[in-house]
Amino acid sequence: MPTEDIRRFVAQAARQEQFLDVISGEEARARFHRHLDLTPRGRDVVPLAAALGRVLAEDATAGVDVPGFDRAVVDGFAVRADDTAGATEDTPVRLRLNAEVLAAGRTPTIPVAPGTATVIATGGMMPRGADAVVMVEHTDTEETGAAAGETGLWLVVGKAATPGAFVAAAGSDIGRGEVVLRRGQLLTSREIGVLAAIGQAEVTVFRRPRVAILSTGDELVAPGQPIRPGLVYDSNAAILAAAVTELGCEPVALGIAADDDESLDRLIAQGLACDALLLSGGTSKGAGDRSHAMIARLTDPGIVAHGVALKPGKPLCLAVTAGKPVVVLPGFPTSAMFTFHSFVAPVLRALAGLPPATTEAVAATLPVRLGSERGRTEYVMVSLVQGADGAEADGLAAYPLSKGSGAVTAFSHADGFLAIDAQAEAVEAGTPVSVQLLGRSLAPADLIVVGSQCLGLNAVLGRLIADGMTVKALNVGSSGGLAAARRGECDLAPIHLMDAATGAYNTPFLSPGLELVPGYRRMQGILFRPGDGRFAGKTAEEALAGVAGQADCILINRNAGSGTRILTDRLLGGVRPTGYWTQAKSHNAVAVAVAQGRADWGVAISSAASLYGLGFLPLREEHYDFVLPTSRRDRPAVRRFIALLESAEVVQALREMGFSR
Ligand SMILES: Nc1nc2c(c(=O)[nH]1)N[C@H]1C(S)=C(S)[C@@H](COP(=O)(O)OP(=O)(O)OC[C@H]3O[C@@H](n4cnc5c(N)ncnc54)[C@H](O)[C@@H]3O)O[C@H]1N2
Ligand code: MOO
Repeated sequence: MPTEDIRRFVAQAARQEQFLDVISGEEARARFHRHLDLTPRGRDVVPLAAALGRVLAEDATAGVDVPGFDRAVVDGFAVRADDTAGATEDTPVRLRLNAEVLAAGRTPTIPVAPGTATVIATGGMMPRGADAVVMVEHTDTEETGAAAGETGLWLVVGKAATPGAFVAAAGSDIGRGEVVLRRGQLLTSREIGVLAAIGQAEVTVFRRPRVAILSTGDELVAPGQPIRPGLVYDSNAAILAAAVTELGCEPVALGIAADDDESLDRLIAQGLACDALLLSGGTSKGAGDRSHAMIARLTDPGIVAHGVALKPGKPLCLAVTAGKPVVVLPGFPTSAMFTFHSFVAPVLRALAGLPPATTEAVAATLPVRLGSERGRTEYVMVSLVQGADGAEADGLAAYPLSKGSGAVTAFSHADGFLAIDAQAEAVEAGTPVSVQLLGRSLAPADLIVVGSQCLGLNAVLGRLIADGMTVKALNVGSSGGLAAARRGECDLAPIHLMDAATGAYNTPFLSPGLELVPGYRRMQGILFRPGDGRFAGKTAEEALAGVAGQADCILINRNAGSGTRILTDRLLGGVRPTGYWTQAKSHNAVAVAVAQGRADWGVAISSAASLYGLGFLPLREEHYDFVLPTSRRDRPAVRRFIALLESAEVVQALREMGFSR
């Protein structure tokens, strides 16, 4: 790239910070709302069959009673309760049967006179005179000679009926004139059933606001297209389209903006024809820089806020033009989702006619220390697990899902989030916190697994889930899992910790109240690109001896404290090859670095090598076991897990993945 271009890029990036005039979230929201018309965008009349997910624009008032008549709720006989007084199996009462059968849908013609009864089916209309139904199970019939106009049939009633027994009164479900659903109600299958029951074939709903969604960034690739290193799949567009739909709006996908002004101009114009326009990414560079420039041209009033003192969400840009919201969300998926839910969703709800969302918070304890950046209110996604019995704050522990703003999984794994004050530098472990729930109900899982994750473990958990059990698995590494087990926060903590002094795995780390469920072994070895003569065809020892002095043979190391790092250090015995200080946090990260040529070798498990088509020189087996708080041993899901682990099917599946039992 010519120096001139680099100079221009650096200058442009420096300018970015300047146009960010960072304000508080409340101030940004207030400015945004000041210019918006937060009322629904018109109405549609739709057939009931097309009403799912729409928002009711008018109260629905019942024009009929439901049920519309007194009806029997069992198969049996319509009687006068008085006539059955004192009836028992030993002293039954005899009633003359009327010459009529009241199937559902029939209008009765013969009143039930004293001493008589009429056959009636479930759903049948109660005849005049009758005030109760006797179940067929409590009766018998007898036949005598029939007089004129009679059936000659007698009902023998073996049980007394109380007035109103097995009769549903007219209007007992819905009364005529009753408002059954209110304006602003989101229509689900349940509400649609109510509308059908009052005979409504059409419904007046709010017009669905059309929300245009545009992703910007040269690195974005639509899902389904081939990808190469350096590019990412466009996840924001899919997330936003789904989130917009969940809010009763209609997403209009504009795709990924190409980096020329003309097509960007066209797409933005297309977006402005909708009720709202959402862009994501590039509030600073490349095509995004152009999109910001285009948004900056909007008037009436145009941009109202660019930069909020929130994390995630700092580069959020809010604009309004002629009453239409135009928002540029940060590109990082967690930032985009977070700012969408806190700034955009309330506006879309209003445009869609939905009432403000109700939020629910629960008290929990933070099990680990959390550092925070001063100056911005920081929101941290957390996963909640039930702590040890008798623990404080409802016994919930809030595990931070600290994957950073760039993660796409934080939201889907999170139960809620907590806020850290802009002035705080950290929140200490053990601090009580309030967790804002993300809406989903907090169903306790049958099995809570906190620790190191592994493909083999996933396979076992998958079978448990297929058996109908619910599992919550948090990836916090071996040491984090061990600490969680000590605090009694999990059923199982998968760990692979090597004792540096003895080389023994896992057992040395147990403390009173904890036991070890033997897991499986994973072969660790040296990963390299196939065909690399420095490794191919050699033993691990030969390869290590060879690369030790080669400055251009780069190692990708593991993070301090990991079992693999301890193993690597033991192997190197004090030698510090190039790359020693570069640390990857997982087996996969080591494999990717080698596969993409950022490093030439690293130590990881064999399954990572096969996943990325790399060469592998075996070193030694690592033990991957499960720490179990003894108090949780008898929980059904724990027992099932242990049984599964020992089953031939799982042993076979693990072997196929390169693990041994
Ligand atoms: N020097 C500074 N750098 C950054 C700052 C800062 O204050 N100083 N702020 C950081 C913050 S905070 C955020 S958030 C990000 C936001 O950047 P942009 O909104 O300009 O977004 P991009 O640079 O385009 O992308 C960031 C990241 O997200 C990926 N991305 C973008 N769009 C999508 C999409 N549709 N689907 C999936 N992923 C997407 C993109 O590839 C980048 O990896 O900036 C920090 N930098
Ligand atoms: O929005 Mo950014 O997340 O603050 O990283």
